[in-house]
Amino acid sequence: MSRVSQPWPPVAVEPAVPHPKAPVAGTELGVHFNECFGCGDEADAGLHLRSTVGEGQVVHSRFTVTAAHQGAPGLAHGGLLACAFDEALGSAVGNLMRRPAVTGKLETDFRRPVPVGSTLFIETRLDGVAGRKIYVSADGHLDAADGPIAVSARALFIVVAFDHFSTHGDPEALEKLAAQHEKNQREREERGWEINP
Ligand SMILES: CCCCCCCC/C=C\CCCCCCCC(=O)SCCNC(=O)CCNC(=O)[C@H](O)C(C)(C)COP(=O)(O)OP(=O)(O)OC[C@H]1O[C@@H](n2cnc3c(N)ncnc32)[C@H](O)[C@@H]1OP(=O)(O)O
Repeated sequence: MSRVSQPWPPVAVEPAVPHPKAPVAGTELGVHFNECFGCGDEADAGLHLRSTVGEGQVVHSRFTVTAAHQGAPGLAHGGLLACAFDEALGSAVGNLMRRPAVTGKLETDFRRPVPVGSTLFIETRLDGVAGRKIYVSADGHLDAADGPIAVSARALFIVVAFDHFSTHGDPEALEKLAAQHEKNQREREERGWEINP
């Protein structure tokens, strides 16, 4: 069976231009919501994914596979790997574009097994924008930033109004998320002062 996928992005796009206030290269992105399964500190069995802004329109994320993430014995569950990519791709969209967006479509190619104890180094890039549609893709390298690619993903995020989250989600949790976002911003600014007094 051929592994050749459809052209990407699948429609004509404009370049994805990061927001003028997007965090600069080298910035460690904080947890966006403590209870998030992808990155939250309070999600015990979660992925605890951590991300740093790279050069260009790139975000680097890391995630270590634990026994809580198994499908087959000793191997990461494929759906869980897809979750890690949803988080990494969403983090790149949210932090670089600074627009509220949700995953509309997520496609994954599983190329190598990912054992418990290994770390995936996920490199996400912004591929383009067409109206409310933001196209992103990522490669997950096994155990090193230049390790073999174990999983690749492509996704379409759709920009939504903020009331998407208050209408369909939990308004109280949304307040926590906003507070966390402000805390992250403050901490970054404080770190910025230390570097550039
Ligand atoms: C100041 C800001 C600061 C921000 C700072 C942020 C810091 C940190 C940030 C962030 C970290 C976040 C990390 C989290 C990562 C995880 C993310 C998730 O898991 S999200 C949960 C899973 N996804 C859902 O629950 C969506 C459920 N679906 C929906 O709600 C709707 O279907 C929605 C909103 C996606 C679209 O509905 P409609 O009614 O608004 O719009 P329609 O017209 O249907 O679609 C718009 C365009 O998109 C295309 N489209 C939509 N879905 C498509 C699909 N599946 N495939 C292809 N095209 C699709 C349509 O064909 C249309 O295209 P045409 O404009 O006509 O060209």
